Amino acid sequence: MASKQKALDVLFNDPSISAALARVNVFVINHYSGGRDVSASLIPNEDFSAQTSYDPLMWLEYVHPDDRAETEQAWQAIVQGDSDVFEGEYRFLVDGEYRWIANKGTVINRAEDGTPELYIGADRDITEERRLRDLLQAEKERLAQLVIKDDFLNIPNRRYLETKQSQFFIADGRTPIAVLVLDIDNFKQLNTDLTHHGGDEVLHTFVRHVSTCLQPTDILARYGGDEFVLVLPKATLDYAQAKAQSILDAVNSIDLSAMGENLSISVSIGLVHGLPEVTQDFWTYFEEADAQLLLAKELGKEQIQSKVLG
Ligand SMILES: Nc1nc2c(ncn2[C@@H]2O[C@H](COP(=O)(O)OP(=O)(O)OP(=O)(O)O)[C@@H](O)[C@H]2O)c(=O)[nH]1
Repeated sequence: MASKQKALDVLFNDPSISAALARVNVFVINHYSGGRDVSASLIPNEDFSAQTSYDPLMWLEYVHPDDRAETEQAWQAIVQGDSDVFEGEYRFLVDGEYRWIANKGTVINRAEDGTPELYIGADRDITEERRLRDLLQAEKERLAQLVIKDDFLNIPNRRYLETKQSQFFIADGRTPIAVLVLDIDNFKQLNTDLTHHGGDEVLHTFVRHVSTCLQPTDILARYGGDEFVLVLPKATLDYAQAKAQSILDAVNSIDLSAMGENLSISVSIGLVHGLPEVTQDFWTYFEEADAQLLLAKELGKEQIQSKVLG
């Protein structure tokens, strides 16, 4: 104990040792009776350093109010002897501005009543690191959105259907769903009449008109080319059939006369409705709806073919 105290006296009385430790972000809290000190560290600002006595909870006043409760809880565990190791990330007021600090430390020695006498820790300014981490996270989220979106038509794409089906396909045998596959009729011919660029414009117009028939919970995705999938989570059969009819009508009402003479557009729709079982997945429904679409095409296009899955 005496030699420990002596070592601490050297540490606190020799500013070069304390400063050297501070250079590698290490600080020491000496709480032995008679020596209530905190060695130099990155944390203390001028105001903090001017404190003449050491209060083990005082530094928490410098922690950002939003981070304080969590930080205080972790620090109280140290003070009360529930834990010897402290670890936290929080914003700390340093010379008038909040900086993000990562702080980790451990109690080296406790008094008989359990209060910490000697604590050694390391703190590090991670403001820039956090900024870069947040930027990276935002960029990751942006890329994740891009991957599941058709950036030409600005609606979800096939990958969305593949990766997000757990969000809309509930296979518990009692939650209804309708899956519709929509395909523009004779689009190849429209492309020929209007050029590929004109065909692109028609695709945009098609999506705009279909979208006027949708509720926020309806999911319209581009499967590829001129084929689209419409998922109606929790829809009744009546709702799904009425929706399909309204889309058929909305597409029929598209006026292409400004683009050329005798041009018209229609859509064929395959519709499947049911209560998915655990043995089924979204693609079970998609394939059935696609088969219904094929039937609609074979029967003359511009129509809806439906099937209820048992
Ligand atoms: N303009 C344009 N055309 C596309 C795009 N993607 C696919 N296509 C074309 O869309 C056409 C799709 O034709 P199909 O669906 O196979 O045939 P269809 O003429 O629509 O005939 P049915 O489906 O039987 O009514 C093809 O000619 C593709 O080249 C796109 O992004 N823009």
